[in-house]
Amino acid sequence: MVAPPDNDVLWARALHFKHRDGTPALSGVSLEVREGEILAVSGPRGSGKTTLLRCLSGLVPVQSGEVWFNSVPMHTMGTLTRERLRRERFGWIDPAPVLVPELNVWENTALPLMLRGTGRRQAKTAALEWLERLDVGTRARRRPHQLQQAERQRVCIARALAAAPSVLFADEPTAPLHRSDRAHVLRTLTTAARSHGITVVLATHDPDTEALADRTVALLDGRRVKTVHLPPVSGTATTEGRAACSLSV
Ligand SMILES: Nc1ncnc2c1ncn2[C@@H]1O[C@H](COP(=O)(O)OP(=O)(O)OP(=O)(O)O)[C@@H](O)[C@H]1O
Repeated sequence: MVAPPDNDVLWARALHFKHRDGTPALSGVSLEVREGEILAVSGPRGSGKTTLLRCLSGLVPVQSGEVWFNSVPMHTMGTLTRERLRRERFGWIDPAPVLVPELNVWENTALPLMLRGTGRRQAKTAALEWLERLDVGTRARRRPHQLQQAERQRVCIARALAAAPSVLFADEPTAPLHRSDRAHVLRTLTTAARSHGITVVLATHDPDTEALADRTVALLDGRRVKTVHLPPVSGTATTEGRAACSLSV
């Protein structure tokens, strides 16, 4: 086992993943994420973006290959150690908002901090600050069901940032937002991440989202590819309607 370079916060090698029903989701993906970097993972639906983020974040154990976080091997960790690492160092944003229905908005936002041992008052202050930045400060005392879907997603983003993770994994984080709101919310997320030194790994199939990242890693059918744009050639059955081909890297 060779340790990764020091300046990579995440370092993955030859990741393979198959779902329980045998569906292959990753076939030998390797990548590195530098400290403070905003990395977009792009690709069409079903290309393996979510599965890659789940493996990198320790949400699912690696079946084959290696994942290192700050030069510590995650692929050899037991479940409890991995869960503690995730709780203390990682944040996660799902493509649809997931909140605790019994808690109000600020309590939901403060929850990851309180689970880590931060006092209620300090956690509430941080939660309220981030809710303001995400333009949902006025909803702080409401329950999730009293909010619109797009507002609930803003709360999830505030919750992820309030906990000041080392790495934030965001899986299509602006999917439930109106198109006109997406750029603003994404800019808030990326600006906050940059100013707080949070590394971001962002799954997306939206070119506007990719444009806000420092670098993009493209996936297709569970493999890393580099997309080569070719002019469409009309009139042939095999090339009609295709503007790009992908080369494995
Ligand atoms: N729970 C599951 N059981 C079986 N196959 C799955 C499961 N989840 C995903 N898959 C399959 O694994 C492959 C990779 O899926 P994944 O969700 O990682 O891709 P994705 O790029 O994130 O797609 P999307 O943009 O639709 O979320 C796809 O073929 C998908 O159909």
